[in-house]
Amino acid sequence: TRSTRPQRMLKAVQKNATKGNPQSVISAIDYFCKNSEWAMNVGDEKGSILDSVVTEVNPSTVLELGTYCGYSTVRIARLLSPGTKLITLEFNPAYAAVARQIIAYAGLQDKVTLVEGSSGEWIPQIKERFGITTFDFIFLDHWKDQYLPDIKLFEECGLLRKGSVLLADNVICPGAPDYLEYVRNSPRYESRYYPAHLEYTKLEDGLEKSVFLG
Ligand SMILES: Cc1ncnc2c1ncn2[C@@H]1O[C@H](/C=C/CNC(=O)c2cc(-c3ccc(F)cc3)cc(O)c2O)[C@@H](O)[C@H]1O
Ligand SMILES: [Mg+2]
Repeated sequence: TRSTRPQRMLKAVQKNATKGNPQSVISAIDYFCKNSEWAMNVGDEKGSILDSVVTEVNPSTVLELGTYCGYSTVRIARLLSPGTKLITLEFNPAYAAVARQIIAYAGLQDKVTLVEGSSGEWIPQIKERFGITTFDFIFLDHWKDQYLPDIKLFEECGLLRKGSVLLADNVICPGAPDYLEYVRNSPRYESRYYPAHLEYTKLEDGLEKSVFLG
């Protein structure tokens, strides 16, 4: 049967990137998406903003919602301090399988815990299963209608502390209007929009950074 787009993306990484070199994996995926097939990775423009926020926060505890093929997982993991691991949640086993291979090709498997399952099911278990009290940094890039229920779940589960940073992709395209309204109007968050473009296109999109105020 015909291969899937994530499988073709993995082949492009294995062909064009250097094993153990995260930057070459990032570049190979961006090249594939610009020249062969568009895919919903955060991309190079928004990815640079992601990099700058991760570097600024220098987090000890990190969560990503929506691994997909692992592009942003690699972008984040390559910037973490030695000994720091990130947890990434992905409920599609086929995507998770590709992501594991892309993360391993980048040599970052020891910095990543990929959990196969849904955020709604796993967020309430994180404290006990991973011994984490709160997250310093959370990247939201899963189904856009899940952003709002999941941020409320973080609050209910006590997973945020004063200063926790949440960064959400696609707040314009495809859009997460209910999430935006919540973080921009809640007195418990300080929010800022980073304008950019939808990955690999000229369409408007951007990232919303929200700091939990406690
Ligand atoms: C509750 C739960 N738990 C665990 N994993 C979960 C989960 N909900 C979804 N996932 C996983 O995360 C990824 C899903 C990502 C959804 N992202 C987008 O839909 C997206 C779309 C575009 C886009 C923009 C313009 C267009 F014309 C077409 C598409 C751009 C993007 O950047 C996107 O992120 C995918 O791997 C899915 O299995
Ligand atoms: Mg996205």
